[in-house]
Amino acid sequence: MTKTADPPPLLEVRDVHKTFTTGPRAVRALRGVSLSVRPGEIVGLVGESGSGKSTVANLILGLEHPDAGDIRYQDRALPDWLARSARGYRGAVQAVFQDPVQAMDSRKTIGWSVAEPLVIHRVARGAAARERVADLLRSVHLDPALADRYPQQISGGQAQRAGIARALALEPALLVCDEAVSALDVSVQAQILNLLLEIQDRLGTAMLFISHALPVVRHLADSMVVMYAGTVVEQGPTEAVCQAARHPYTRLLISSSPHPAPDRKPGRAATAPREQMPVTGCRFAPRCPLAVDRCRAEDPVLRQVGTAHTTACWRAEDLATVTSR
Ligand SMILES: Nc1ncnc2c1ncn2[C@@H]1O[C@H](COP(=O)(O)OP(=O)(O)OP(=O)(O)O)[C@@H](O)[C@H]1O
Repeated sequence: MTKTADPPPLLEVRDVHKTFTTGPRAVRALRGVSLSVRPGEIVGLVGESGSGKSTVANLILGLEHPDAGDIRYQDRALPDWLARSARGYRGAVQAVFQDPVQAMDSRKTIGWSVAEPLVIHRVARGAAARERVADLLRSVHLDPALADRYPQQISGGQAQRAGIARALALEPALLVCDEAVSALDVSVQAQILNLLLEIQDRLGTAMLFISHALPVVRHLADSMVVMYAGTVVEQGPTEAVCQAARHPYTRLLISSSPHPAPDRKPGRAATAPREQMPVTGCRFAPRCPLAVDRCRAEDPVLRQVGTAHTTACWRAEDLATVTSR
């Protein structure tokens, strides 16, 4: 409705496919995934283990390449960015990973790790870099004195803050956060989530926030994308999806989530055995209480069920009569 008023997407993932082949085994990790992130928007990507979330992240970060489909940043294709201005792209799109200690060099100080992108991108060095590191550490509410410590000498929460400071060093427009709070205690998770919200507010940084935990995504994201077995099954504004989910899988994630604290891992408990995955029809059908013959025969396509809210379920209208929370 207000399409013309919306800013163009910063990032677009369009109908992306990815199969991993290891020996005789082929895993279709992504089967036509599309999503977009607008400037300053936090998009949550949620789904259980193995649904393909990290593959989406790795494709966006240029660590893997799609078999088909496009990834576009500022309306320019990713291969073009990587061929002509890889540095510009890597500065603009930064990552925050699950294990910040592993993401940093254990032989180098926190200050060195936070400064590294500045030095590589020739933004600052020497005293200027040290000053910028102190500012960055302050901006994530860390004492600048921590710059002299090593990753293994600080707490998990402090390390993740340092990881975020490092990711912010080049003033990215987009942060790809892959399970960025999953390894942290619940109270620390909440602090990091609030820090990310503060960063969005203060710097206007957009984020693709990946998590298997729906409550975490709900706390943070403006809009959310629900993935199941390599496909997007539902997407839309976060509260519209959470309050009126139209896909039984989204309903399952909501009902198996603790409320409101993001401390359990419902996705992991709900993982489907691979051998049960059907080849045709809806991949969720074997687990779906509402599945009918059509679900087993025909792939559901994403269709609109509300303003900017889409779902890929043949039974979406029947679910509309049952409220979620
Ligand atoms: N490099 C790879 N080689 C082979 N298979 C892979 C590779 N990367 C991912 N896969 C497979 O692709 C599927 C999707 O994996 P992916 O890591 O993207 O899921 P995920 O939703 O991020 O799960 P998790 O939270 O457990 O990482 C899984 O079956 C996984 O085993």
